[in-house]
Amino acid sequence: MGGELWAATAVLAWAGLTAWSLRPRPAPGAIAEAATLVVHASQTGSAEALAEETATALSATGLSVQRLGLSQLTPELLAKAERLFLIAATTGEGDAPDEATGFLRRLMPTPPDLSHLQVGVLALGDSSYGHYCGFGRALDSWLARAGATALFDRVEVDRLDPGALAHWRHQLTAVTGATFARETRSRPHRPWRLERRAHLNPGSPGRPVYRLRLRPIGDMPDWRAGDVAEVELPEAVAGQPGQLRDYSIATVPADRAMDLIIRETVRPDGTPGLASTWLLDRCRIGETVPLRIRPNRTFHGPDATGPLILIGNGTGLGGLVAHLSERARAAKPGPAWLVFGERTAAHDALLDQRLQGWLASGVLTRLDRAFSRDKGGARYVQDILQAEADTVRDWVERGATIMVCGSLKGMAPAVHAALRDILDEDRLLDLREAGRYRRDVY
Ligand SMILES: Cc1cc2nc3c(=O)[nH]c(=O)nc-3n(C[C@H](O)[C@H](O)[C@H](O)COP(=O)(O)O)c2cc1C
Repeated sequence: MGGELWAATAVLAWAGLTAWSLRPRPAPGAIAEAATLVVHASQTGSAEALAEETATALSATGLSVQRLGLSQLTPELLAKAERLFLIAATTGEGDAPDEATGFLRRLMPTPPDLSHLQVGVLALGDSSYGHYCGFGRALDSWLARAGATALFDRVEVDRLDPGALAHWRHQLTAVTGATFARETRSRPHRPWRLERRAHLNPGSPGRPVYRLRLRPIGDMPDWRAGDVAEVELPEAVAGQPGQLRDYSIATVPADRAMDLIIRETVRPDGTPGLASTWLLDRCRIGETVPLRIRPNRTFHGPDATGPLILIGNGTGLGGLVAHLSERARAAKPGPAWLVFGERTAAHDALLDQRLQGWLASGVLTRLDRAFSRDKGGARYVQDILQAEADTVRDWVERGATIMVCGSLKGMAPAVHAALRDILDEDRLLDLREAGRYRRDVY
């Protein structure tokens, strides 16, 4: 963040602080219900975790705080609230997270009068994308158009930069007096031992994919299918402390191990990716990997008895098989259909043994794979969906949830377009809003 912006922010923070301290502070308990709203729009859980931290810290000051997802925000709640802290991630290419769909449809087009409301916005993003913090910025201008008063300048956070997050906490402290417990500043990483590393696609025309098996030192922590492992790179590898990399977790705690499916990456300048080089090459078996688990609610599965369509490609298979593993433990798992895409049947049928086992036991009802480099022409997951359009509609009619995991470029937009064709735009929006169309794409 540039010095100029810091300076501007400091002035605004001061203005905000002054405005705040001039307002009569009601005694705790006398505050109107949910005078303070802490609202998140999260795709992979970071914004939600920060909202939880924020709500906890504000509640501890005696404020009456309600934490909710953006789509649960109603004009009535906004009318009654005195202040709003909004924490919003950006996904896709400058898009709103899926959990914001209801808000986008109902409130975004016509801002209500919010001239009574004081607001603070935290925008999470990644500056390597074209539309940096696009959705947080859009919300910020929506609030301004609605007449809301900014308590401080919007705080933008690039790849969860600890300095920018400290700035957000500092602003909150300045305007509310909230304090942040040390442990909430950064949930600690725990050491996990690298137990095994298996090359999953020898001979593939694509870059190597590995399955890493990790075990915690100490107790097995709890997590759910869909959650994310944040690996902290050693300073010696990353050149600076606190560099994190996210990976979908491919197992559930009942598997007694954490598997991550990781592909060797190459940076745009042709040099190997830091994290994948470390995890796939340098880190020796038996060494420890600092890791913490981030709950990723938007990619948790539906009730295990409901039908499930899993769609993905490449390492996205990791995020999908965790759901099958979770269902394998359910008393009566509902039908599950996996549609998976890779390059060649001979070398890229990743985790085939496991998938065949689940087919045999009935955890997986149906498996369709599309290979793009096999003889007979390129075939992709969207082609399977189109060819099976009636089946897709039938599963959705019977209540199926659709979960997509894998490439943001290519696969996710093509799958989205195919589903829109098959189900129509409105139906797909309804599913997205109802949590029956969930995506974890990267
Ligand atoms: C698939 C994907 C697309 C993203 N697109 C953007 C983007 O267009 N602009 C941006 O600033 N950040 C983008 N990001 C970065 C996220 O906003 C950032 O990682 C944020 O911390 C995620 O918060 P969440 O875990 O609450 O979803 C993207 C991240 C992912 C995984």
